[in-house]
Amino acid sequence: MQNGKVIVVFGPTGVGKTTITHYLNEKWGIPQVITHTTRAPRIGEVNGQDYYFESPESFAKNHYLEDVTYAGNHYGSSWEGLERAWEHHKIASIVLDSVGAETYMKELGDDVVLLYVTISNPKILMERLKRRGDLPAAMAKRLNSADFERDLALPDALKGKATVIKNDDWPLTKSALDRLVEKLES
Ligand SMILES: Nc1ncnc2c1ncn2[C@@H]1O[C@H](COP(=O)(O)OP(=O)(O)OP(=O)(O)O)[C@@H](O)[C@H]1O
Ligand SMILES: Nc1nc2c(ncn2[C@@H]2O[C@H](COP(=O)(O)O)[C@@H](O)[C@H]2O)c(=O)[nH]1
Repeated sequence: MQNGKVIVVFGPTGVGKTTITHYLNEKWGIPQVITHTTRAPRIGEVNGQDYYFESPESFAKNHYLEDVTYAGNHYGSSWEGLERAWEHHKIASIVLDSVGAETYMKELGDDVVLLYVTISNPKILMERLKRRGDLPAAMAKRLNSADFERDLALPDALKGKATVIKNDDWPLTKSALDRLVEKLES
């Protein structure tokens, strides 16, 4: 099958990556690639829709394009997931950490559109996680992790290659996303 494009959305926890992929789907019909994880579902998350939720044993049986450990849990994405999304639309989106974003860049080259999401004041991230309903222990573990620190900055290897969106203000973010998709579709 012919490759399409994949918008790789990455950035620190709570910055709005998932919110962005939901918007891209609702406004533009862009399907999200569903990835696999061993973390427990959050309230409202649905297996097969938000993630494929796995046990450590079932996670290890899959074949991944890339996989990482983030704040103590395993995450991985597959070629099959990407191809399934491209069957529906020539552009797909996926939410990854910055290590995954670098791997996608190496594996897929020009088919990847890197979208780094950031925020002016990282202290607001904790408020967003609280409002999302994250449990205090899980939130503290995540915000104290080296993975969180790393994703607060765009990796040097991706500088100049990624579109950067500051998700401080949702209406402004939506406009920036619309401009990005209009450019990709033209
Ligand atoms: N611009 C914004 N202003 C205020 N709240 C926002 C904004 N964007 C997203 N949010 C809210 O912030 C919370 C975290 O958003 P989201 O789950 O999309 O983040 P994420 O980057 O996917 O996080 P994680 O990496 O932890 O999964 C959600 O409750 C979401 O509704
Ligand atoms: N490299 C990958 N990163 C992934 C994948 N699926 C999700 N993620 C990233 O992990 C963290 C934590 O996610 P959360 O849903 O528990 O908050 C976040 O940065 C995601 O972007 C994947 O398959 N590969």
